[in-house]
Amino acid sequence: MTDVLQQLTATIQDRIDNADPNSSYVASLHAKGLNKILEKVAEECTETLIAAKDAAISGDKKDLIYETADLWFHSLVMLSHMDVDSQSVLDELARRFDLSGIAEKASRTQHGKQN
Ligand SMILES: N=c1c2ncn([C@@H]3O[C@H](COP(=O)(O)OP(=O)(O)OP(=O)(O)O)[C@@H](O)[C@H]3O)c2ncn1[C@@H]1O[C@H](COP(=O)(O)O)[C@@H](O)[C@H]1O
Repeated sequence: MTDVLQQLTATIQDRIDNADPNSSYVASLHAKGLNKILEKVAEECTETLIAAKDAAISGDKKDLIYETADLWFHSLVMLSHMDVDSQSVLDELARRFDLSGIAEKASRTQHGKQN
């Protein structure tokens, strides 16, 4: 699975570095800047939530998969625009493998963080 994320990350970085905004969607988003990219992430997030609600009613999960792909893709564009390697996110998820979410939340509270 991570091969796909790594390959897509490499493609996105290549488009940011080398592509013409007139012929590359990624280059066009990068050229429009962070606000436009964040607008797209928010839009895709909303569409994913609606697809999940619809799937819960209809049982058809096709749109949920499609919208989640859009959300992940635009999140990768955001990370690349911010010079964050998606591998760092995978590393953070891997770091959490042996950590229960409930234990992690308790340790946050212990350290005075309430988020
Ligand atoms: N995975 C994707 C991908 N997923 C979604 N999209 C685009 O994301 C956009 C989604 O926006 P919307 O659905 O909101 O459509 P829209 O209304 O046209 O968008 P706006 O006008 O509102 O910006 C569409 O243009 C999709 O084509 C993607 N565009 C590119 N990729 C990957 O990125 C690579 C590089 O793409 P280019 O930069 O275009 O060469 C491609 O080879 C793919 O692997």
